[in-house]
Amino acid sequence: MVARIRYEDIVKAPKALLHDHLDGGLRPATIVDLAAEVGHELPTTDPVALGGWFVAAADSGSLERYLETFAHTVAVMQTASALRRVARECALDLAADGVVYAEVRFAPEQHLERDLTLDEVVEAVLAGFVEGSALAAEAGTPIRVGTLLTAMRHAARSQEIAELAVRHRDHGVVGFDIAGAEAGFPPTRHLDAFEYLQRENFHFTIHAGEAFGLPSIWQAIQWCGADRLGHGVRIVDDITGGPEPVLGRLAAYVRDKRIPLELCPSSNVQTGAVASIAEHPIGLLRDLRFRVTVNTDNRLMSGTSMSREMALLCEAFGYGWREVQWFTINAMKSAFIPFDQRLQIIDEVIKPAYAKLLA
Ligand SMILES: O=c1[nH]cnc2c1ncn2[C@H]1C[C@H](O)[C@@H](CO)O1
Ligand SMILES: [Zn+2]
Repeated sequence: MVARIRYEDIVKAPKALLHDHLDGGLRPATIVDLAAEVGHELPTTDPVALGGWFVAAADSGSLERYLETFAHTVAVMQTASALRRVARECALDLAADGVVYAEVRFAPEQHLERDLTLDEVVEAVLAGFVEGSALAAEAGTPIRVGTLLTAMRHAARSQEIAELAVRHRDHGVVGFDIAGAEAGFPPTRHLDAFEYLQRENFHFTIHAGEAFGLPSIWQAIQWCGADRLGHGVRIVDDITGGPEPVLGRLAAYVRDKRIPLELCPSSNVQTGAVASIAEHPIGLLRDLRFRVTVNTDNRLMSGTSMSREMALLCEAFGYGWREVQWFTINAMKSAFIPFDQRLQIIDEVIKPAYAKLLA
């Protein structure tokens, strides 16, 4: 057991985040403002109560019911100015929490209810991230934000979204993803999109192994060619526990190939994928040296932050700075930006800060 680390020190320590949804991280007060502008009815217009409502409603034990709460965030993200504001605030909030590198994802196809085109949606979000990052640097908390474009797995627009991502690859879009209800919507439905992205030498992650188990992970990796797994927590179903855990062929492949797992502890508890933080397989997966990363998934729906996720793990598993650094470097190594840029953040930002914390 290591000496407990203070929450405010976790906030100050540099962290890297690979799995965070733009439409799952709005400030409650912003939702209230934007809803008033467009006449969208909310469960409550008190920002504090609204924040509580999201956490309680998402705390449902089912991914499908958890996802229903996004109706209220997506509804207020239908204009260029709203998208830009939400992205700007997202960059600022992450930076204030000590996140130095973030990949934030959203599904452009969900923001076409007014009169925006897919390209305009992406341009508004990218502009918001640029603004937010500039303001964060001025505030002394620099952050780099990369964008992932998500296609919804129940819909049929993945090829179009993949092409959109490639079109914006030199302007801040660093990868592609699919999300939404997992059961009944295997990733192989979107094989054309994944094959296209591979031909374009582009990067992608796939939500897999969250609400559904090994077949989904196997398809994501062996059929679709995913670079990373969004969640991937159910890979433990292929590991026999006990004092000497035994890895099945798929688990061994994931570990051997160093395929990053974008684990999201609080989100998993809310959707019922895992019973509690203390029972989260992250402990086992870390002990077995999988390429584990720690993520927020949806800060609004989980009432969380990157620092809070780290703190919960420190509390539950007795982790200290060594483990927080390990998760952070794992995430940075697994980022979709070019290798030299990842290395620069590791060598110039992450390692020097943790060297001080570990001293
Ligand atoms: O954890 C998740 N699993 C599957 N889909 C998700 C998760 N979190 C958010 N989403 C969905 C709802 C959002 O509207 C969409 C794009 O961000 O992605
Ligand atoms: Zn997610």
